[in-house]
Amino acid sequence: MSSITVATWEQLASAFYQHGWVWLPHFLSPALIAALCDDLQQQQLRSAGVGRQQDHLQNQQIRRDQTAWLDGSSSAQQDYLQLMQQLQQAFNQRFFLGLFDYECHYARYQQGDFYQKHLDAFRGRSNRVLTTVTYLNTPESGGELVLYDEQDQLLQRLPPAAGGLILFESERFPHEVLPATSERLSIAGWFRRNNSLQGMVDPGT
Ligand SMILES: O=C(O)CCC(=O)C(=O)O
Ligand SMILES: [Fe+2]
Repeated sequence: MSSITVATWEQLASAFYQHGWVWLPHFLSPALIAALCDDLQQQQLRSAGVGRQQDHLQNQQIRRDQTAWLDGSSSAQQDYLQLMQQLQQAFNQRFFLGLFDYECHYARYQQGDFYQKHLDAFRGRSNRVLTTVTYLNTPESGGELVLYDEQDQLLQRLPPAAGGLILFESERFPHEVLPATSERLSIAGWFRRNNSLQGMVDPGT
């Protein structure tokens, strides 16, 4: 089980406060990375959907990864979810974000797989507040995460690295995954806020 020091939460929170996003290498311990990789191999990954009403063919133009939701049914998943719960508490204490829920899925990008530029949440239409992505392996090349600002200017090009965490405000930063040149493994997740959405459909995956 990874244990995160108070200093790490402080570092994470202050960078996030300044920029709305933060990259933290070595967020996951090598032991947790290994356990999650083993766990991922047990999962039935499926082609990811985008929204709920689009058809599969259309989705394939937008994203090609395969995903499986974490449900806490293994100790690796429980450890991961517990870590994210700590993150939730740390952020709620500092920012009063009212985060109440976290959902996440494993994602596997194989050679040529990508995810076109998108936002994870649309203002007023989703309760996704914070996006997290942690990486479970370090591909030699390809599969970079590219982050843009609100004016669509390039902010950062991040090569995925095992154990790293990227955290960003879901509504603010368009981003894309460039084509993978070899297997790329990650966990993408979203903290949600309970802002009354009666009758509205969450546009998430
Ligand atoms: O894997 C990544 O780096 C980002 C994935 C992503 O943008 C998503 O699943 O919404
Ligand atoms: Fe995304």
